[in-house]
Parts: sequence; structure tokens; C-alpha cells
Amino acid sequence: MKNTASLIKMKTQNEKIAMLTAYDYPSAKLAEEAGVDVILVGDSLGMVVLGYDSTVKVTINDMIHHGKAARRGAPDTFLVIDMPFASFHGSEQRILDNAVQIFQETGAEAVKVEGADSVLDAIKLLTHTGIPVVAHLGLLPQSAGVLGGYKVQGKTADAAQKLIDDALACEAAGACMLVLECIPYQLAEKVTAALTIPVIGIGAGSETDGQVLVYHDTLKYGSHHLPKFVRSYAETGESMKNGLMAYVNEVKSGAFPAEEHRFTMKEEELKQLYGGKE
Ligand SMILES: Nc1nc(=O)c2c([nH]1)NC[C@@H]1CN(c3ccc(C(=O)N[C@@H](CCC(=O)O)C(=O)O)cc3)CN21
Ligand SMILES: CC(C)C(=O)C(=O)O
Ligand SMILES: [Mg+2]
Repeated sequence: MKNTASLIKMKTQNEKIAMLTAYDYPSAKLAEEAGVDVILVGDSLGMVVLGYDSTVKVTINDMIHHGKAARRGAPDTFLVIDMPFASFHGSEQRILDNAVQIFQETGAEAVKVEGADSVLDAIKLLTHTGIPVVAHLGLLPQSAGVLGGYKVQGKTADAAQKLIDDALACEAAGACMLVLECIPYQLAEKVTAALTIPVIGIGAGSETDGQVLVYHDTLKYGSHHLPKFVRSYAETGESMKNGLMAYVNEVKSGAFPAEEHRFTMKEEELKQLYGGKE
């Protein structure tokens, strides 16, 4: 139940694919227990876990460190690892070395790369090597510096046609799945209908084969700005902060620890310790 064929089957049977990011053992474990179909160790971890203001500082080692933890938490879920900034550009040898390292060390089912154009060769190379590749089009956070920020993509007829062509080229290059980020829903619907592989949207409307969101956005964990396309399903950050404040208060007041939290020494041992005297 966790391979590329089972995901394509979900598309053909019109069963929506629920994808979520996760970055460590407990988050991946909760995602798997909740029935998430695909877990993405996204390079968004640079922002929501490591506190960077973009994803471009994330390294291969960061992805492997978090990927291995997520794998331990979710051994039975289709796991995708983002290839971080620039790690799938340059020579074939470099791209292959990076992808093989991530794939082998984490035991993930696939890696994800942002973009088409020159990235199509990387998709082909990795697929032919035996590494399933998830493509990612629309808003490419690793190219935010070039795109001029986190902006909706594919809004003009020309840009939309280019994205459709890119999506078809990603599929032809061997991609096993496609993520579409921040594009008009009409365009996402068209791409989804045009492709055989599953298309997963984030800020791309409801007509894709599935949805992906960032773990911390879904559970409102952290104080970051939430993009317009997010719906939060819990107030985790608030609940955690309340818990931590209660802990601090009880330590200060002496209410914690209580009798049931302490350990006791036997009377005779105490006597021996004090030499019979008090
Ligand atoms: N917490 C978090 N959630 C994400 O979904 C996410 C990350 N981080 N980091 C990596 C990328 C960056 N992403 C983002 C971040 C911000 C917007 C955003 O604020 N967009 C504007 C729309 C701008 C426009 O209208 O062109 C918005 O208001 O939603 C979008 C995608 C998506 N990814
Ligand atoms: C937003 C998703 C698709 C992603 O690439 C990430 O979390 O890094
Ligand atoms: Mg990413």
C-alpha cells in the first residue's frame, strides 16, 4: 500500500490523496496513525523547525537527519524527501550522488525536486537510476529570490500554458507524482486532467488528486504567518504554551512536584545514613 502504483490507483479510482509534511519521529508517527497517505519531509523544515526565513539554507545533511527520524516514525507510509536548494543542479554525478545519499540513508520512497526546464534531465537521470521522483511546479520556494517572493504563479494565459507544458514534460521525464503550489484552481484542474500521475495541490484549489499542507500550519504550531491557502485544524501552539505556562507557575509556587512524583528512602537506610541520630 505504499508505492507509486498504489498512488496512481488512487487517482484512477478518484480517491483523494492526503499528504502532509512531517519532520521528526513524533510528527511522522502521528501523521501515519492519522491515516495520511503520503508524508513529505519538506525543506520547509528550514522555516518551521530551524527558524530560517527561507528554505535556501537547508542542507542535504539537514534533510537526511530529519528524513531518518520521520522514517522511524512512519515506517509504513509513502515517504518523500525534498532535495534541498541547488542539490539537484550541476553535473550528473553531483545530482546522482546527492539523490542516492538521501534515498539510501533515509529509506524514503521518493525524492522531490522543484522546477522543470533543466531539472527535467535530473528527473530522467534519477528515475532511470531507480529513484522515484516527485516534481514540483508553480510557486517554487527555492527560487523565491528569482520569482520575487512567494507569489501566485501561472496567472496569465502564457504562464499557464508554460506550466501545462512543464507538467507534461515532468510526466514524460518519469516523475511519479506532481506537486502544484499556489496557482489558480482552473489551471490546477486542467493539469490534473492532463496527467496520468497523481497531482497534489497546495494553494491550487480542490480539483487536484490530493492536497498537501505543512504540519505546523495544519496544527497551528508556531507563530509564523499562515498563507491564505491554509486551514488549521487545531490550536496546538496555544495549547502547548498554556501547558508550559502552567508548568512554570507550578514550579514557582511549589505545587509541582507533588508527593506522587517523588521517591522515598526506607526508614532503616535513613537511620544508617544519619548514624542512629536524627
Ligand atoms: N509554514 C509554511 N507553510 C508553507 O506552506 C510553506 C512554508 N512554510 N515554507 C516553504 C513554502 C513557502 N510557501 C509560501 C509561503 C507564503 C505564501 C504567501 O504568503 N502567499 C500569499 C499570496 C501572495 C500572492 O497573492 O501572490 C498569501 O497571502 O497566501 C505562499 C507560499 C509555501 N511553503
Ligand atoms: C509545501 C511543500 C510542497 C514543500 O515543498 C515543503 O513543505 O517543503
Ligand atoms: Mg519544499
